[in-house]
Amino acid sequence: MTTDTMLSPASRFVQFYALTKPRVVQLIVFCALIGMVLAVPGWPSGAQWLHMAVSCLGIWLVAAAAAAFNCLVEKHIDARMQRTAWRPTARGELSSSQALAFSAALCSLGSVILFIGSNPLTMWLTLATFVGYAVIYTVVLKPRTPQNIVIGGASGAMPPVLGWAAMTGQVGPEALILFLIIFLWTPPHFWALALYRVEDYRKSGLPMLPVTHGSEHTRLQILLYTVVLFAACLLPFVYGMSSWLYLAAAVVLGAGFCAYAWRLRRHYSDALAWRTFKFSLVHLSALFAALLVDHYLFF
Ligand code: HEM
Ligand SMILES: CC(C)=CCC/C(C)=C/CC/C(C)=C/COP(=O)(O)OP(=O)(O)O
Repeated sequence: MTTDTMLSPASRFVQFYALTKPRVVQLIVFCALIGMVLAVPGWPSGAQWLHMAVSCLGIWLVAAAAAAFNCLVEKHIDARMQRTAWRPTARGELSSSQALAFSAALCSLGSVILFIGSNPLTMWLTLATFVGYAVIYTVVLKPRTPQNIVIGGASGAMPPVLGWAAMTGQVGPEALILFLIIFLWTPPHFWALALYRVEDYRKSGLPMLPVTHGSEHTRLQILLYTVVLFAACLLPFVYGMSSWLYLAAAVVLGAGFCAYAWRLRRHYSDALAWRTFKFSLVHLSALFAALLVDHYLFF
C-alpha cells in the first residue's frame, strides 16, 4: 500500500477531488446557473456574466464542501457498500481530520466569495443548504427514516433558488417553481438507484425505502412521484416563465420518465431500474437546458 509520503501531489489532489462528488455537484451548479439565467431578462451584460461566474464558483465550493462532509460522516457506511467503498475516506486514504479540514476550507472560501462577490442572502441560503444536506439529511434523517431523501431532497432542490437570489437579492415565485420541480424529481431519481442497490443498502443498515417497504411499494411511489413531477414541470409554461419550446421538452421528457416508471412498476428488472436512474439525469439536465434555450430565444 502506498504510504502518505509516497503519494504524488496529483494523486493527493485526485483523492480530495473525489470527495466532492464532482459529477453530482456539476449538475447542482448547472441548476443554479439556470436560476441565474431566468432571473435576468434578455442577454446578460458583461458585468452580469461575471456576477454569474463568481456566484457559480461560490456555490460550487460550498456544494463540494457539503459532499466532502457527507463522505467524512459516512465513511464507515460507505465502506460497507460496494458502490461507495472505493472512496478515499472509506478506504482510510484520507483521515477524518483531512476531510474535515478540506470541507471547512471549501465552505469558508465559497462563503466569502458569495458574501463579497454575490450578496449576503445568497451566502446565507447556500450555508443553510449546506446544513440541510450535510447535517439534517446526512446525520439526522438518512439513518432514521425512509423519507430521508424526500425531506433531504429539499437541500438538493435549492440550487435554482440560490441562483435566482444571486442575481436579484431575493427569492421569487419563479425560483420556487424550479425548487418544486427538483424536489419532486429527487425521489424517483434516488429510489430507482436504491432498487438495484437494495442489497448494498440492506448491508449498510440504512432505512432506504426498498429496504423498509420493499420493491413493489417503492416502484408505486416512483410512479406517483413521476406523474406529479410531470404536472409540476408544466408550471414554468403556465406561470409565463417559458414558452412552447420548453413546454414541448417538458411533455416529452415527463412522458418518458412516466413511461420508465410505469414499466418499472409492471415488470421490474435491475437493468430497467438502472436505466430509469440514468434517465432521471437526462430528464433534469435536458429540462433545465430547455429552460435556458427557451429563455434566450423568447424572453
Ligand atoms: C437527497 C437527494 C439526493 C439523493 C439521496 C441522491 C442520491 C444519489 C446517489 C446515491 C447517486 C449515485 C452516486 C454514486 O454512486 O456515486 C446519485 C447520482 C447522481 N445524482 Fe443524485 N441524489 C440526490 C439529489 C440530486 C440532485 C439534487 C442532483 C442534481 C441536481 C443530483 C445529481 C446526481 C448526478 C448528476 C448523479 C450521477 C453521478 C455520477 O454519475 O457519478 N442528485 N444521486
Ligand atoms: C449548494 C449546496 C450546498 C448543495 C448541497 C446539496 C448537495 C451536494 C446535494 C447532493 C445530492 C446527493 C448526491 C445526495 C446523495 O447523498 P448520499 O449520501 O445519499 O449519496 P452516497 O450514498 O453516494 O454518499
